[in-house]
Amino acid sequence: MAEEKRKFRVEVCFSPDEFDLYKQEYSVVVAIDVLRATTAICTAFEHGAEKVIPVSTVAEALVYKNKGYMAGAERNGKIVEGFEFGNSPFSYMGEAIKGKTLVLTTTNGTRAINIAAATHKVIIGALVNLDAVIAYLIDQPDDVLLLASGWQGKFNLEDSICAGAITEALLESGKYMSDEDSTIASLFLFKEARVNYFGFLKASSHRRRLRNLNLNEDIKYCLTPNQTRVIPVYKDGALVKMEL
Ligand SMILES: O=C(O)[C@H](CS(=O)(=O)O)OP(=O)(O)O
Repeated sequence: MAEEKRKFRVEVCFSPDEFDLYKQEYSVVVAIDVLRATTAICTAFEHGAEKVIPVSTVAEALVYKNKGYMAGAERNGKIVEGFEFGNSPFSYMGEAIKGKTLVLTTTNGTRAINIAAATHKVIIGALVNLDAVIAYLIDQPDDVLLLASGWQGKFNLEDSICAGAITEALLESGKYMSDEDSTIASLFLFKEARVNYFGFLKASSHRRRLRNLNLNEDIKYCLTPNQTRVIPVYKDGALVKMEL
């Protein structure tokens, strides 16, 4: 009798601060920061960036900047003084980006990427590359942890919804299973939000924070799914475009 194939596991971790609790059980991590780091990173690759080096501190970004790298730094939604750009996906479009190695530090997203990349294979997920990430994970199934970047260690809605969207498709593929509460919760949130992410997230803390900084256009862009097929992957200290 043919041996039944095992199903792979998918689980959601709601904050990088909880990563240690989950990491033993998974081989691949999808780092998600819809507002706005992972959206900006996908956008940079869509516009021809060669590499993105995610660094956790402004001091590290400054070292690269002083060496002549294009470096972006953002804290609490604002561009850090001394840098020309921060976290807006609109800064990562156009000719200036083509062929460049960029350096980026952000409040939540680059921190989550670096925490996971210290021990795991990391790919970058956002709503803008949602279907590409789903297709990759279905094609190359593995035990996968969806890591929400959250906000300063706390839960956030938009990353959890994105994780729910990925989870639903993976479970429907028949190749994955999950009976974890975090996964079920993200699925519930996604099912509520899917008809109108923008409306659903109206009251969210992150959206409110960015709206107060007049970043409504950024929010709309970040919440518009499937604008690229690019999947950035962490390799030797930098994110590069995955060759499929
Ligand atoms: O600029 C962003 O989108 C956020 C800043 S904050 O957390 O809303 O203050 O940073 P990110 O690392 O992209 O979550």
